[in-house]
Amino acid sequence: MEQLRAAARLQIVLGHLGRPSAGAVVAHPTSGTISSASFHPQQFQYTLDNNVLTLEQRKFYEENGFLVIKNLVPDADIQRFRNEFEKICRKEILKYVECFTGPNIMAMHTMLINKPPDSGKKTSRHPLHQDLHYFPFRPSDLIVCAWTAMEHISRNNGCLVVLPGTHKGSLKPHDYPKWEGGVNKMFHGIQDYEENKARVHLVMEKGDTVFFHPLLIHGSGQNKTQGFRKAISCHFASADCHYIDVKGTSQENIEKEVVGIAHKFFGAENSVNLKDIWMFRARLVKGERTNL
Ligand SMILES: O=C(O)CCC(=O)C(=O)O
Ligand SMILES: [Fe+2]
Repeated sequence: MEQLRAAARLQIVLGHLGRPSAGAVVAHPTSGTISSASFHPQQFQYTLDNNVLTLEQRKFYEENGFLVIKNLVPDADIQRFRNEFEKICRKEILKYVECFTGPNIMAMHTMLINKPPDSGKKTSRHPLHQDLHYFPFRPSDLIVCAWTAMEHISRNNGCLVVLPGTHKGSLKPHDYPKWEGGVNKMFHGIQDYEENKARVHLVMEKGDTVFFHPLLIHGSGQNKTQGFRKAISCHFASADCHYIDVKGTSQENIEKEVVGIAHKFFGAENSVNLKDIWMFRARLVKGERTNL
């Protein structure tokens, strides 16, 4: 954790160094008026040649380090985003989340799931799994997933499939499924579940939301349509949960994989563990950040 923060700090510090100072400039941010002398293309250092910016805009950015583009996002989009944002602020969904987590609520993991049309190799399936496999925090009963359909979702475009009652069991070992067509990175599945246990396919309409326990065994089927099937999911946990060390447990394999990715993409040091990564990602959405 400290290393991640230190690396971020270092980047910020380095970002301020090593570039020549532009000196004092009297500039108007939106008109592009600059007070400096002429530029030659070979002097461009901070902008790239790709025909999007006008010469004036490039010059302005080169000189001042910022550039305002008027009306870049259309009014209608801004209005939509504002409405959504205000809905989030009204915490409409959280009143349900609180029924499972209690009043101190952390958003641990948020996704817009864009399930692609199947390539014909059945790789758009999500193997049966328990989400707790990915989480180094407990108790599991204070964690819940909210999964919202963004369109009509049925067996045709790969709806969720759940094994009712399995939340009463324990966390099972997970690994990559042995699928012939290939597997998706980090999509681990349960290796030995009862094949003949009843499955329920959750057919949902746009806006329907299912809340489910992190031990509930679930997955999703092939997307047999040409469209990208969309859903929003967020895993919430009580801020009163605590982190656990997954070393020596069945979760060790996912820790290794996640830490490996953090190392590759962010250069995080080997001493970073699954807990550090979750602590960094977690966001308080209601109440107090007591633990997580
Ligand atoms: O939306 C899906 O296909 C299932 C997603 C899921 O179970 C997960 O991301 O853990
Ligand atoms: Fe899941």
